[in-house]
This record gives sequence, C-alpha cells and structure tokens, in this order.
Amino acid sequence: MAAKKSKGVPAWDKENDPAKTEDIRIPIENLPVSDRVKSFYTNSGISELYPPQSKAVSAGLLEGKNVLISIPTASGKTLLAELAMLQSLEQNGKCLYVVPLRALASEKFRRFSEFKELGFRSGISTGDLDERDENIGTNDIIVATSEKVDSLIRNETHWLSQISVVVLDEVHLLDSKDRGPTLEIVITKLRKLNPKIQIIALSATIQNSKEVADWMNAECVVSDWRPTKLYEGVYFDGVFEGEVLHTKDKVVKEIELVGKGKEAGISLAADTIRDGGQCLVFTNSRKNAAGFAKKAGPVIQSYLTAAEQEELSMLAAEITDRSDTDAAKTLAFCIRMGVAFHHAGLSSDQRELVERSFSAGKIKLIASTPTLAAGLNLPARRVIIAAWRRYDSNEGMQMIPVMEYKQMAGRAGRPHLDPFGESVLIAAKEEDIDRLKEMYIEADPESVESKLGAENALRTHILSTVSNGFAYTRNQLLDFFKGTFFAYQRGLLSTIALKTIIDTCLDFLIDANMCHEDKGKSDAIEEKTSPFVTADKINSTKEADDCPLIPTKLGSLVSKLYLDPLSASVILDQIQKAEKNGMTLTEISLLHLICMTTDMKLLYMKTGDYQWVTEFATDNCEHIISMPPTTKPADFEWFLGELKTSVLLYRWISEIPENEISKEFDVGEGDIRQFSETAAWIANAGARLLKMNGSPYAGLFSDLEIRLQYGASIQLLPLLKIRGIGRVRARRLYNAGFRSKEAFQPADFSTVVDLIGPKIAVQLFNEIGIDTSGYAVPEKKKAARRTKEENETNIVREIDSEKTVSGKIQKRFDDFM
Ligand SMILES: Nc1ncnc2c1ncn2[C@@H]1O[C@H](COP(=O)(O)OP(=O)(O)OP(=O)(O)O)[C@@H](O)[C@H]1O
Repeated sequence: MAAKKSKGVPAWDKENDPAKTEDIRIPIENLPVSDRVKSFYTNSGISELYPPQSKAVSAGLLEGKNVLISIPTASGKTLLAELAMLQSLEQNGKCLYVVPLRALASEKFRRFSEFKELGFRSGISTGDLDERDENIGTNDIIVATSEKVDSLIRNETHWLSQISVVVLDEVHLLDSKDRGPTLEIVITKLRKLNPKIQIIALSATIQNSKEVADWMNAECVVSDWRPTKLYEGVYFDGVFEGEVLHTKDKVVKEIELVGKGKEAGISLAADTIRDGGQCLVFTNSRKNAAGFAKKAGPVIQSYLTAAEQEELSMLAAEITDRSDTDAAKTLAFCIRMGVAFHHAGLSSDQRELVERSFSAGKIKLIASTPTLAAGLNLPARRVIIAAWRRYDSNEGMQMIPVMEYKQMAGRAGRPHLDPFGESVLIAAKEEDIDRLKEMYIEADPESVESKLGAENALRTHILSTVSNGFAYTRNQLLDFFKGTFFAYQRGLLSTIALKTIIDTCLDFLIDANMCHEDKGKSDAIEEKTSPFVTADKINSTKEADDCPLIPTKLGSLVSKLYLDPLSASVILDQIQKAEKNGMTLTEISLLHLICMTTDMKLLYMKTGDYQWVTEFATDNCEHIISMPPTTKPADFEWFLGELKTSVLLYRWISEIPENEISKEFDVGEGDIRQFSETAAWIANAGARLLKMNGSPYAGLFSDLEIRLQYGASIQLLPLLKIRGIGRVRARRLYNAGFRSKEAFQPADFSTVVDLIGPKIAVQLFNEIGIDTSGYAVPEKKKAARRTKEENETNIVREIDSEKTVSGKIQKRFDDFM
C-alpha cells in the first residue's frame, strides 16, 4: 500500500504511521528530499524503501532526529544514512561517516564518491589512501575510522565542529574491548562539540538497542525484516536443513559428498558453486582457512570453464608478480583453481584482490577467518560456518558469540547479488543439531556492554579530555564521563567506579608530568578555555575545592601523538635511565624500547623460541636498557616476547627478504607490515618526545622511523628521503654507486632509467632539481617490470599518505585475526 500524499504532511502521515504496523514501502518519490536526489535513486533502480527503511523515515530520520537503526544484515542501512546525509548536504551541512575498519571505509568511500554527480564530494581519512588530511575538510562527506576521528579531535581539526550529521556504522562495536571505548568517547565529544549534531547509528540486531538509543537521545528503529530470504540451518550427515526465521519457510537439501575426503564443508561449497552461486567459508584460524582453500581447490576447479581458468591464471600471476613469499605462492596456487583464502596475515593488496575478484564472480569460494564477517557486501549465496569454536589464549576453546554468527550468516543472500541466502553450521554429532539451532539460529545476539570502565582504556581518554579543554577540573571530568554510555548503562554505580578510575589515572598523569593541578586557583578555569571547546559547551559544576587541571606541554604532545600516556612515560623513563648509566644506545636498544610500550603488539613465544631468544638477550645485553631478573618468570617471559618482536623488526630494517622473515617467525606479509608500521609510528612519537626533552637520541629514533617504514638499512637513508624511492629501488641505486641526492648528475639519466624505470627516474631528477624536459624518455617495456614498479610505488604512496595534518604518522588499527 502506498502512503497518501497531502500538502504539508509527509507522505507517510505520522498520525497513522502505517510503517509501524504494516509492510509499508514508502516510494522514493514521496520522500522529503530534492528531486535530483530522488532521481539519483530511481535511476539506479531503487524506487521504494524497504519496510524497515520506511520505519526509520517515519521515526524522523529526515527531520533531523537522532535515530538508532537496529535491523538485520542486508536490510539497507547504508541507504538510510545516505538519505539523511544528502538531505543535510542540500542544506549546506557536512557529514562524517564513522566505520570500524579500513576495508569498510574504502567500500563506503567508493559508494559515496558516486554522489559526485549530485555535486557532493567525498573524502576518506583512514591514513592509508591518497587523500590528504589537510584538505579532507573541504569534502562534503568524510569517511573515517573511529580512531582517526579521535585523533582529529585531539589535533583540534576545525571542520569537526561544522559536522551536521554523524553516521556511526556498526555501532554495536561499543561492546568491543579494543574499539568500544574510543567509539564511546568520540560520540560523547562530537555531541559536546556540536549539541545539534544529528546522530544516525547503524547496528546489527542487538538485545538492548533501546538502551543504546536512549543514551544517544535517539529514536529506536527495530525490525526483523530482510529483503532476501536467509535460510539458516545445520548440516549433518549429508543433509542440510534450513529455515527462514519468522516466516518458517523451510528447505531440506541432500548434499552430494564430493572430493577425496568427502568432507562436509567442501561438499556444501561444491553444491552451491555447481548451481552458479558463490561461497564464503568461515574457519577459526589462518592455517585452517588456507588448508580449506587448498583442499577445496581441485573440486571447485572442475566446475570452471576454460575462459574462467584463463582469467584466474592472470589473477594468480598478479599475486606472484607482486610478492614471492610462500603465502603468496599458495594463494596464487589456490586462485588458479577458483578459490582463495583471506586473513589479516595477507598484505592489504592481496586482500583487496581477493575481495574484488570474488565480487566480480571470478573467485568462487573464499575461506576466511572472521576478517570478512563485518559489513562488506559480497555475493555469497551460501555461508558455511565450518568452525563455531575458536581458541582463546585465556579460556581455551570457546563457542563464537551469537553476534559474530549473525554477522557471518548475514553475508549470505545480499539483495541484487543473490536471489536468496543460506547459512550452514556444520554439526559433527547428531546431538549438536538442536544445540546449534538453539544457541545460534534461534538465539538473540548478546547485549552491548560498555568496555570503558578499565584504567587502560580511560588513561589516554582522560588526558585528551583535559588537553582539548573538554574538562578543566576533576568535577568537570566526572561530568564529562557521565555523558558516556558506560555511565548511562551503569547508572549511579558508575559514578563511584568512574571517580576511582579517574583519580587513579590523574595521579598517574600528574606523576608523569603530563598534567598538574593548580591548587587554590579555581578562577583560572575561566581564563584557560580552549578555542576548540568553548566554556559554555562544558557542563560545569565548578565548586570551591575544585581546582583546575592544567595539561603540560608534554601532556598535550602525548595526547596529539595518540600515544598511550603509559607508553610515553616508558620511553622517557628508559631513555633517562640509559643516559644516567652512560649507555650508548643502538637500534637494538630502541627497537626493544618500542616493544616495551603498551601500544606495540607482541609476538607470542613458542616452545622453540626460548633458547634462541634467551641467547640473543645474553649476546646483546649491553644494548638492552632494562633486563628483568630471571627470578620473576612472568616478567621474564614478557621480556622475551618483547625481544622476539624486536628481532623481527631488526630483520626487517636489515633488508632480510619478507619471505625469510615470514618463515622464521611464522607470520604473514600483512603482519610484517603491521608490526613495522606500528613500530614506525611509535619511533616517530619517540623522536618527538625526545626532541622536546632535548635528548640526543631523538635523531636515532627519527632515522629508525624511516627505516621501519621502508624496511631498509641505514646506508639507504639518504636515498629513501627522495620521494618515490622505496627499499627495492634504493638498494638498486645504492649498489650502482648512487648513494645520496648529490650523486646524481644529468649525464646519469639513462643509467637511472635502466635501474628504476622512466617514470620514477623523471620524478627523481625533477625532485633533485635536474630538468628532464629535454631528455628522451623511453616507454616502459615489460608488463612484469611495470607491475613490480607499481608495487613499489604503492608502498611508497601508502607510507606518504600515513602523514596527517601535522605530518605525524598515524597508528594502524587493523585486526590481527
Ligand atoms: N530500498 C531498496 N531497494 C532496493 N535495494 C536496496 C534498497 N535499500 C538498499 N538496497 C540495496 O541492498 C543492498 C544491501 O544494503 P546494505 O549494504 O546497506 O545493507 P546493510 O543493512 O548495511 O547490511 P550489513 O549490516 O550486512 O552490512 C545494497 O546493494 C543496497 O543497494
């Protein structure tokens, strides 16, 4: 039934509000948006809203109200965000779209770039694409991760206060131990910065959506409607039985067992691919993901046409052209058979290629860790959950959370991509069938619980809250944190808990000289209001005994660097100790120091590691600033983990090939990049902290930062400082006798072209001030050479784009799964 249109009243007529009770689908034509926005959607084939979307519009989405939308996977949450953003943009607004992962940011950025035809520009601010943060605020829509937004707030980015609509994608991640606290703080600060901001929160279905919505002062839209049927079921002993929840529509399929081992997972995948569908298989470890793909390959290959196989061979060649690690070879081997694996150990290039080729229908099956569970729109007709238990280092084998199951299952049957979807849990025993139905299919996802109440999470946010002027006293700090979801959820109890944690954190910050308390000067509060957050935006509860908290220069710097204050204090204390003891610090000393900080992730110690890492410690004891006594086993074990990670970084900056590092440490290329990038970011922060202190080691940290970014020896540093030159080209130039900028003479042009290719040679000569306009520049010759060159250009570009507004390196926040 179409809603009636009458003058001045929205077409969905709120009085009757049919969307609340009926399967109403508001026609795009009836929406209170401009004609060109309507045409944009109708031209793309979207003529009416889905029922849950209609419900959101009825709830005031297009009237500027805050709305939390908690509806099933694939039910079109993004379109709702788009409508609210476009409506605001037409009234000169500016929108911020906050996502948890960089892969999602890229997907959304690509989509919003289509609004160019409406005259709206989009930008991405995750620190890994070309767009620079200096200019990012000139865009109409800015896509960013929550950590990046937090960092933009800390750096007092002026356009943040112009944001009229903020979209919080995957807001149920408030529950995440790693990402939740930052997301919570970002929401609280954005609301303080601009109390009129419209919040659109998009969430998977969660138990306590009303509670989250109430915290945000938002309307809560809940629905279980899904545009395509999703059959959720269990496979056991050759049969898959699925059911569409709520409609009770059933399917029973006998599955032909195929392949050498007649394995359930492979047979289930083959069953769909034979019918022209594609499959996503979720496993519980990287090893199992690659193992599944290798085993499934020969079966899936038998369904491919010759033309498909040829295309896949080209994709496989793209992988091996760019990397010669064993993992790359295995991936290429699988891709030739139409299958792939996907996990955080792959490089971002490899992951993108796999996602892109699956979307294009070339790769038929991906076996993945949960890296692919969240948010991406992929054409999987069947999702197979091959393992619903996962190993947890603290608690052993555990069943995966219901929320994670729902997210995985929701990748199946996406509108426009597949006619229906199937999600299959594999039961090994008959008694598991009912258990799995009860525990996953029929179960409600867990409630979202704030994870803000831990000292580790709060320390950094307390410093930034004081540094940016969101609070000037202890009482104001408490008031600020009373605005968080943690306080809202815990009620009165949270005040006592928060006060205790705030006091502990402040004691630490005062001790570490990052902030001080101006006792007896409560008048000073008025004097030091920040230009970023004005005093009237602070809900002040100034009392006579409430004296000002003043961030020190060090505190402000640590906040802007996005470093955990504990990390900063470790760096400064250890350097001071070394200087006092008259030590001469080396790259090994600093690498170990980087690994001592709380911001650095560490490698696990394996049984075979103890001996060699202990020997390394003994051989290098003069380089190590602090060595724990062996009498404290837990501390010593931790120390060995730090040292093992330092050795990985040391190999990287010694130009050891990635494949060797991968084998030695049993890590993937993606891990090496993550370790080195995080370490480079901490080295940059270390350099800036020490520079402020006047320490002679600031320079050593700066050099180390560049070496960590590129994975290069100290000899190559002068060449690496030239734009466009990465470690491969720098090594080639160095070996040919070019050791610094000054070494290049106009006559060397053709030699340099031979070494690094024409494009980069021209760039290099121009950069060092030699005009190349009169030179004959040869065409690039071989495709293979081009790929390698482009590969290195990508690495350099990625590194260049890591620099933000103030030239700092931003931290990477990808999962390690
Ligand atoms: N009203 C509509 N009519 C037709 N197609 C639509 C409509 N709304 C959204 N879609 C399409 O549905 C698909 C899924 O939408 P979207 O990715 O926004 O879902 P989602 O709710 O964000 O899912 P998830 O939570 O799983 O990420 C997209 O291809 C989108 O273009």
